[in-house]
Amino acid sequence: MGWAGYGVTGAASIYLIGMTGAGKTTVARSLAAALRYRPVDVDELIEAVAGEPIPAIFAADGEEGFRALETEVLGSVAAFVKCVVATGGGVVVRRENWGALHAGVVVWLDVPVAELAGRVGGDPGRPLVAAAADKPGGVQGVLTDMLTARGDAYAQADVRVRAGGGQTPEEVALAVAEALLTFIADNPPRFGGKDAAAPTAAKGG
Ligand SMILES: Nc1ncnc2c1ncn2[C@@H]1O[C@H](COP(=O)(O)OP(=O)(O)OP(=O)(O)O)[C@@H](O)[C@H]1O
Ligand SMILES: O=C(O)C1=C[C@@H](O)[C@@H](O)[C@H](O)C1
Ligand SMILES: [Mg+2]
Repeated sequence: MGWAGYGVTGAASIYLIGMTGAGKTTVARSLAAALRYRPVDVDELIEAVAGEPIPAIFAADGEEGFRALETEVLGSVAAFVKCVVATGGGVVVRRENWGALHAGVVVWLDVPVAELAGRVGGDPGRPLVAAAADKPGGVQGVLTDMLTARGDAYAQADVRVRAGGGQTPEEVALAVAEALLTFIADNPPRFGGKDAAAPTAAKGG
């Protein structure tokens, strides 16, 4: 792609947030390759740290146990720069996670529920979706409730990218890169653009 190799965010990492199935993992790989950033997947790191897959963590420690691990892993990721970080769908619910997310620029991949349901319905690897089999509204009902509960949190992202409608992951990655360029042009002080405030020398005492 023509934009490969651009350091679009300076040193800052890019954090992809959004509903389960929105394509965070898939798009992070594509975007990282195109930008020559490092791809990082928080769910994969959690599984590596725990030594077991996510459904087993939920089964052993419940959602609370999983969330605690997620916060820990996310916090350690925040130390790194120039990464494209795919987060888990529920990372936005804990207020303390936002300190780590704001180490970089936060992008919401916003995909309609019907499309999400088609992608992740029946997937045993996503315990909250798998549990939908026993609920009256099924997968669409569970995802709709989830979006209602989390929508305000996703909306706190720096950048929102509508990522449904049959776009390929590569097309979504390009849309993210373009949206980032606009966001950074509009927010130069935060990302070291030409109008950024010069660092002030620390005053000795
Ligand atoms: N743009 C796309 N078009 C069609 N299918 C897609 C697209 N992006 C991802 N997918 C598919 O949807 C499924 C979910 O994608 P992915 O695992 O990247 O979602 P996620 O946001 O990381 O979900 P989670 O929060 O559960 O980790 C995968 O099977 C993936 O191949
Ligand atoms: O939406 C969610 O709460 C989740 C999404 C996945 O990425 C995993 O983090 C896990 O399955 C929970
Ligand atoms: Mg994922």
